[in-house]
Amino acid sequence: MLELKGVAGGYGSVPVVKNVNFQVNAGEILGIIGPNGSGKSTLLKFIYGFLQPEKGQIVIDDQPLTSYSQKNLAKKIAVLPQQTDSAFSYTVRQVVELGRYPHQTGWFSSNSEKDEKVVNKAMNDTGVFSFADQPIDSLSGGEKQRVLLARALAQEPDILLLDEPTNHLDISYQLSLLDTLKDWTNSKQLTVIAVLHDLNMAAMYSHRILLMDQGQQIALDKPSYVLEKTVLEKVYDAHLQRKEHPSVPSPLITLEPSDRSFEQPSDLLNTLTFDETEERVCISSRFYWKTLSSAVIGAGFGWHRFFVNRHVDKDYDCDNPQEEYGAYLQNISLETADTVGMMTAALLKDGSFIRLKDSEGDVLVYATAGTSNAVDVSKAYENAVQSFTIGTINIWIFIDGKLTEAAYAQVMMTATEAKSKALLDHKIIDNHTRTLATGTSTDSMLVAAVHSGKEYMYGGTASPLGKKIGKAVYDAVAETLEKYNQRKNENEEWE
Ligand SMILES: Nc1ncnc2c1ncn2[C@@H]1O[C@H](COP(=O)(O)OP(=O)(O)OP(=O)(O)O)[C@@H](O)[C@H]1O
Repeated sequence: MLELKGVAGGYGSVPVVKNVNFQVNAGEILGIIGPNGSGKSTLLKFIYGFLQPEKGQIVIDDQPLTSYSQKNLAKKIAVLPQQTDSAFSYTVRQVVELGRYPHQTGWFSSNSEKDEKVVNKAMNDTGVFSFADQPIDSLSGGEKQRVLLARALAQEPDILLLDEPTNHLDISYQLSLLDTLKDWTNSKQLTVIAVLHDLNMAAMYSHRILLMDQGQQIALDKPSYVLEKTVLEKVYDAHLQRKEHPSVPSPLITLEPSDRSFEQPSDLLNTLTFDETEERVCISSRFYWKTLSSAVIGAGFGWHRFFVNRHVDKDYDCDNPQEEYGAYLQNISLETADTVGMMTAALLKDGSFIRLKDSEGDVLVYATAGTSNAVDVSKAYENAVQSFTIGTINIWIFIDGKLTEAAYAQVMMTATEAKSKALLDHKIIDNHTRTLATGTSTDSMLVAAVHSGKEYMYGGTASPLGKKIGKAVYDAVAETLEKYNQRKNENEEWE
């Protein structure tokens, strides 16, 4: 429906836009991204006929743009420009009514019933109806932006061009504006071309993204193909990371400061402090560790500097352990957001610390083990009723170094295998199946690494890091099981 063929041009003799080619279909949202001065606004100006390209052609519904009268073009295309200062103090309603101009005939034609209906709907959709009779000058930047969007919508265009539409909007209105646009592309087959600076908004809402740099079209494709780390770092001259959005299938770009003043000292394991009581083991650090865990508090990936293994009674039962544990941490003056918190019914004095340090690396493993809920994973499906009491083997792995996400996953795998081997060697039995157990039903694990120093790509058993973790976890779990068994044999108090 809209096509640009070899479009180039700018202001005077300098070509600001160079050879842009694309086609946008009805109902599509095309996001345009690129650094300041890359020609995004100039490109929009070509599309709404404000500037003439020096080369190439713009075609709308099979007709060259140049063949449209201004009024007919305004029925096709509406624009929400970057900056707009109105010279006159119109009311909000009057501004929105201006959008009906292309649909009216004669200079002084009054608004028809349809005009009024469309204007009211546009004001409703953009949330400005309540200011209808206020002068536009009396509104905030974000409110003005929404009035101008209402005016563009009142035009009932086929194509809506937006230049940084979310500029003055708070996050709620950014989302609501883009949600509304998406909705209109579905329900009215509206085509949207939007210049967006926020790469994540562009990724979430655009069907395709056009990346511009120095007037050139660098890429045009689905967000997940265009938003590549190396390309973006080069174009924007910035450090960034590409992740995946946690809840929608779209890339997530996060920025990194170029000043690395938060770098940590070497020998980080030596800076950990240990506080052990019967009730809890707390490891603290002055520095934040990047953690991956299945803990009650701080599960998933996060940044933490307090690590708490809390002893609870064997019949601990709570509907909302996160809330209960949060209150517990508050009581001992620890911030939940800074803490990884696990629970165990095992006696903490049976816990085991193993540190392996050599020229290849430095890791510390801490383990506690209660095995009353021991499970043979290959037969767990046979137990209709699974036990969720706090039996639990808790394993913490601290690594002095920087891990890739793949390495975090591999370290978890290596450590799980090492734990299972320790249980097999100690002939721990699943009480339901009477077969050898591979873990317990509520085991938890933490992998904590720093964000400086030695970089580990891998953590599997083929890697030096994996070998070290395999041994340290095996030894730590074995040692804690032996302490537990010893007391059990001595008929002391045990879990
Ligand atoms: N009216 C103008 N006269 C002369 N040069 C202009 C004019 N408007 C823009 N330019 C120049 O054209 C180039 C591209 O500007 P444009 O506004 O299209 O970039 P942009 O990608 O939209 O930038 P931004 O992200 O900062 O809005 C810049 O070098 C700018 O200085």
